Amino acid sequence: MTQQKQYPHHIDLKPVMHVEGVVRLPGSKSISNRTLLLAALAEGTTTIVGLLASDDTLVMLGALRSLGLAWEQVDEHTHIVHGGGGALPVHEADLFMGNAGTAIRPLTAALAVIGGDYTLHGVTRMHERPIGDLVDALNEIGAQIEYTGVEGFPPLRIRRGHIHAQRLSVRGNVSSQFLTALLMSAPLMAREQPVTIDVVGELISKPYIEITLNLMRRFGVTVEQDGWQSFTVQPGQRYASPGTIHVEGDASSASYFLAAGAIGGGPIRVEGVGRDSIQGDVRFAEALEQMGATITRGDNWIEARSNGVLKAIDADFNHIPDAAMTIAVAALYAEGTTTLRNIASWRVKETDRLAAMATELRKLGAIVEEGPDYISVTPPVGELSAATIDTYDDHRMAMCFSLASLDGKARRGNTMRINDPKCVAKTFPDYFDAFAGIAHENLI
Ligand SMILES: O=C(O)C1=C[C@@H](OP(=O)(O)O)[C@@H](O)[C@H](O)C1
Ligand SMILES: C=C(OP(=O)(O)O)C(=O)O
Repeated sequence: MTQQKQYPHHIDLKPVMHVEGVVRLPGSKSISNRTLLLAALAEGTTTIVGLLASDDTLVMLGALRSLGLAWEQVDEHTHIVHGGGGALPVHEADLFMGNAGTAIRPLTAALAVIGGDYTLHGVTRMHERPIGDLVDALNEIGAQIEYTGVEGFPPLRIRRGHIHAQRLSVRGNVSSQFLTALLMSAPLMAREQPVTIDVVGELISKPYIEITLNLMRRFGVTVEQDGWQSFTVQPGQRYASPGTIHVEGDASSASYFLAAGAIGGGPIRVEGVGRDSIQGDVRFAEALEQMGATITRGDNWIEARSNGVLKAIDADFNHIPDAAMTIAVAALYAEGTTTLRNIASWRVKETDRLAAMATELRKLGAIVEEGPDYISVTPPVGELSAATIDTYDDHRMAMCFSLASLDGKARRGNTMRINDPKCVAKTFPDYFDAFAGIAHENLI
């Protein structure tokens, strides 16, 4: 493959005949941004090792600094956060949140509960991503949050309210990040009485709630859980620094390399996540196994290799919505029609991912059916068409479509162009270097 860094507008990928190698993963976005906020809310100083360096963590770090919460980077891998013990030194701030859901949603709850005069805004797409369920839940318990643009969406203005929370409810079917945000702020509300959060309706993306609860526990707060329906925080619990937190490698980022191993030979080993990961997206490897790949797991690594032609699958991907995009592209190399179900949340992420995925897969010659909450992909007979893939300012569109340059067991990829590859900066700024590191041209 060639990587044309001098062309910021596109990258051309030649057919990749074989993939093999080891990839050290960047830090998990979900763990990084949660850890930063919890460390900032905690008492004491937290050392964070392996924080993700990307647009999404930069906006969180920038917001913490604007709020007067001190942190410093001491070397390439280590950050130190000086916790504010639940207080915010700066009472008025204008915060740019980029397109980071893991920054704007938890911060909205924390700022509304602690109180002050804050505005939160982001890129254009952030202003199209819903936040109404979270704002409703907070305003119902006395927060003062207003929309300064379109109702239900950022930008937001937060003023000091009078929080009286004992029981609050939030809808769970648009984004699990709303529940995550309320959970992380619940200890700040539960000063004298317990606080219970009820989930109204279905809760999507459940494994992300497990990440939230796991990290809260490490910062000294336990949450009583009644299934996925209600969550209670007993009073008097305060966040306290655990000392040091090691951030796992990003399991969603792992999906591209594991799929590459499953399609293009392998073995590919990703390092930084393993069988004990707290990230739900490690279950992506199970989907590859169902498609016929061979997966091996260690404490801190996962390895994938191909084992003949992949088989199509028909499965529910609600638990791994991000990594599921990688399956939609891997489906180009599977025999039969692959169907991904229960992924309506794709419509409200970095772009409308159901529409974007369908449009771009069709450019490669696939037959695609797109429904309100599902997509099915039938690969073309013979080679994939040469195509220019648009990425819609969505890092995952750029990363998962790089796989369409692979030579699978059944067919050869064609030279393809990926427009605006730099959008990977949201979670994986060096993605195309890492991909170049495992991609080998004709080895035969
Ligand atoms: O809490 C998190 O860290 C995330 C939750 C998921 O969002 P939804 O709950 O909106 O599906 C996921 O897509 C996102 O990338 C990260
Ligand atoms: C949906 C995603 O991001 P966010 O954390 O902004 O919701 C994603 O990374 O795929």
